[in-house]
Amino acid sequence: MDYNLERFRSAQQNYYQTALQEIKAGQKRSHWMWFIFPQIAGLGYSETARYYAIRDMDEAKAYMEDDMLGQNLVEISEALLETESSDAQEVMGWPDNLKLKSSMTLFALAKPECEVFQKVLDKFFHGEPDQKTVEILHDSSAIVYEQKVIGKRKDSSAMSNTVKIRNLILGEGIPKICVPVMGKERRKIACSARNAMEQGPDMIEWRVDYLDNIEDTENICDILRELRSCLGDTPLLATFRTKQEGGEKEISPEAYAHMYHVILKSNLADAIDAELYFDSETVSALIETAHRYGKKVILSSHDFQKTPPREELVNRLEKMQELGGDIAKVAVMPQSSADVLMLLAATEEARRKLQIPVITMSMGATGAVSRMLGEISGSALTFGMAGQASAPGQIPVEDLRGILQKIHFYSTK
Ligand SMILES: O=C1C[C@@](O)(C(=O)O)C[C@@H](O)[C@@H]1O
Repeated sequence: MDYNLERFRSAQQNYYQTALQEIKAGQKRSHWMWFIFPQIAGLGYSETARYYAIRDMDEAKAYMEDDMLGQNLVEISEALLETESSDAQEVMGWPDNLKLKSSMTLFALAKPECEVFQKVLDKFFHGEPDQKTVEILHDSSAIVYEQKVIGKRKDSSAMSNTVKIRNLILGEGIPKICVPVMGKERRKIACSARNAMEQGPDMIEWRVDYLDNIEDTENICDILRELRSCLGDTPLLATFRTKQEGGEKEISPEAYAHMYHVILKSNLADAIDAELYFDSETVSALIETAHRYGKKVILSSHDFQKTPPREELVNRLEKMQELGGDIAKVAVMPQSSADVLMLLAATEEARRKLQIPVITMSMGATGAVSRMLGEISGSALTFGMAGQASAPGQIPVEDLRGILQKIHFYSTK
């Protein structure tokens, strides 16, 4: 079987020595993770991650049999055993600490007689393997997994366009109602959440970008704990909407990644919103991390000025699915009623073409009707307000619920 190991050999010719020197100096500094510590297919969604993914156990074995690749992996893994720090995040950075764990798990299983890989797991991860890698390898081959996880999305007949978050099923029946809660500080957020919960929403969105100090990660965890106890089993979506897409604050890719990592690690939110057009490496890594934590990702795109053409809207939603999003969302601003109808038509088309749930809305008063028509257009969820709106055109939850129920009643009679 030809596994095209040449892709690793040529990349390593240019980067291996740099990588080794960085590890010897105690810290990874540049970008080479994919082809120096490859991982099994099904974990990474970026183009680069997919290109360098190892297809199955046989490819991992062939990798180890290759003189150059096998020796380099052993050598750099041995260098890891020499680092002073045994904190994987300190040495590799995030999310490469997670990738190191999956790579070492893969090669420890592919070549158990080579003890260095297990030793790296012992030193950095208390000897624990990466569970996702083990699961993937337990299937007869990684290809089967790829077909199950990614490929099946291409086979629309095999999928039902639904996603389950806690006990909520998105993508069937009456569109679900999500209520955003906002506030600059903890007390205001908790108050806003209690108020929202009185309306019996299907989901709560915490708009993290409204928070005064997003660097204070302890505060973020305290707020999440408070929200969790207020929400009971209602799913919690955490969203940082960037200024470019209509949110409250600008944020660097590093801070965005760090904030979401804190949220995912806390295990208190059920899903995160990541913007399709934010830094692509950061977003791919976030999707991967969220999935490792068993959380869902809504990939989103917002245009507060206009409504792009139908084809572009559908393409955007398709791209979100391709990147590994669990749910695809676009919010756009209409300049006319025709724009609203176009958004609805694009939603209907995407709903047919995609294998994940789609959420769309046309904002402002002109677009308000789009927030009620999800059952017809195929939009799985709609944002309703309880008090303060987080975007123009949102309808109070009480009204929204009544309208959604009536539409359901008369369209399924
Ligand atoms: O993405 C969205 C949709 C939204 O912008 C709306 O138009 O309802 C409201 C936001 O809070 C949410 O994150």
